[in-house]
Amino acid sequence: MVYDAFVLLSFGGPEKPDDVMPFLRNVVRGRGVPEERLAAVAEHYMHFGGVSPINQQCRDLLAAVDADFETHGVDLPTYWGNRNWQPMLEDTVARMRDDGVTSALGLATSAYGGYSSCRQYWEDIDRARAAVGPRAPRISKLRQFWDHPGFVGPHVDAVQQALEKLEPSRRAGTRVVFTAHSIPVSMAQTAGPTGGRYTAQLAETARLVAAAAAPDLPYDLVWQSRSGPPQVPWLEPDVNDHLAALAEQGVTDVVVSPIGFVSDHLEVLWDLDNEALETAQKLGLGYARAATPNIDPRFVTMVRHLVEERTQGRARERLGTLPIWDDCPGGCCPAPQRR
Ligand SMILES: CC1=C(CCC(=O)O)c2cc3nc(cc4[nH]c(cc5[nH]c(cc1n2)c(C)c5CCC(=O)O)c(CCC(=O)O)c4C)C(CCC(=O)O)=C3C
Ligand SMILES: [Fe+2]
Repeated sequence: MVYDAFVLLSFGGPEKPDDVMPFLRNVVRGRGVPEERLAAVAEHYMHFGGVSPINQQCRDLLAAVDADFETHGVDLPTYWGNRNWQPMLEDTVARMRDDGVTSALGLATSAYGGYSSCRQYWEDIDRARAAVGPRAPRISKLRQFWDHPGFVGPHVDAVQQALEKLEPSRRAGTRVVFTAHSIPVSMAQTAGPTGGRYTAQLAETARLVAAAAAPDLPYDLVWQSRSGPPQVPWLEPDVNDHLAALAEQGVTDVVVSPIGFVSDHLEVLWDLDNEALETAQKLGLGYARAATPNIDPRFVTMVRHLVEERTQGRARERLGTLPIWDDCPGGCCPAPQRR
């Protein structure tokens, strides 16, 4: 297969106060998220002036990828389109068509399988191509990268740097707490061709990061940023409840590492740096939050290496053992029931 472009696929976020509600309505269309939850989340965005950092983080990543392609002779123009906010993928795909692109490789800003993290990006591609019509370029999504050294490595260093911010004499009472976005339990059960892929991949990433960053410390994997109606079960425990349980058990300090994410976007800045920090302070726990990859050079190089797996047969680099594939098996990670 010959490819003639690269496209970054992301979530999108508001860039001014007036964007916040229309953005949120795009995110939750048809999903039965209660109005109260939307209002609360709108407040989180307003706390940052109505600007999510995620779009700028995408611009920064794309610029870094572009520069790295240039340095290493990867001759692909780069594009970026979002699921929920401008630049919307539909508009990007139209621009790609106008530029004469016929077949692109796409990288989603999520390392994992599951509906929200993987299948929904395939749906975004299908919807955008259908909107653009017959001459829309084909887009093939690059593989999940949960155990790639270019993703794991930056998380390892970040956990070590966070540990250095804590009081060394209290290391014996320190716990590493990995977090990822909670999803409905039913979505977790149907993630991947045989189910459970999102949680299994996160458990693998947590194991790999912990083993390299702090083999002497115990660690846990917990969940953050729950959405949805209260009667629908989502993955638990929530990070805040978990911190309370740890304090109860005599843990003195925590490093919180959001391995579920590739950049320090709003779910990290609000749900961890604000809410979880406040929880830790109330409990008297020492607290340090580890960074996400953002534009760590190893992460940028990973993007090129994933492209080269598809264009030059570069060998897959990986640290884990779970099954891996380029094109997701049809029918895996089905969409949840619409309301
Ligand atoms: C698995 C997963 C990821 C990680 C994979 C990936 O990155 O793709 C992720 C990322 C993100 N989630 C984000 C924001 C939101 N997610 C929401 C709602 C939801 N997330 C879900 C799952 C995930 N979400 C689900 C199952 C829902 C319920 C509604 C639905 O089924 O769609 C809502 C609605 C309000 C609420 O929180 O209730 C918001 C505002 C932002 C942007 C942050 C910024 O602006 O900087 C990012 C990167
Ligand atoms: Fe989300």
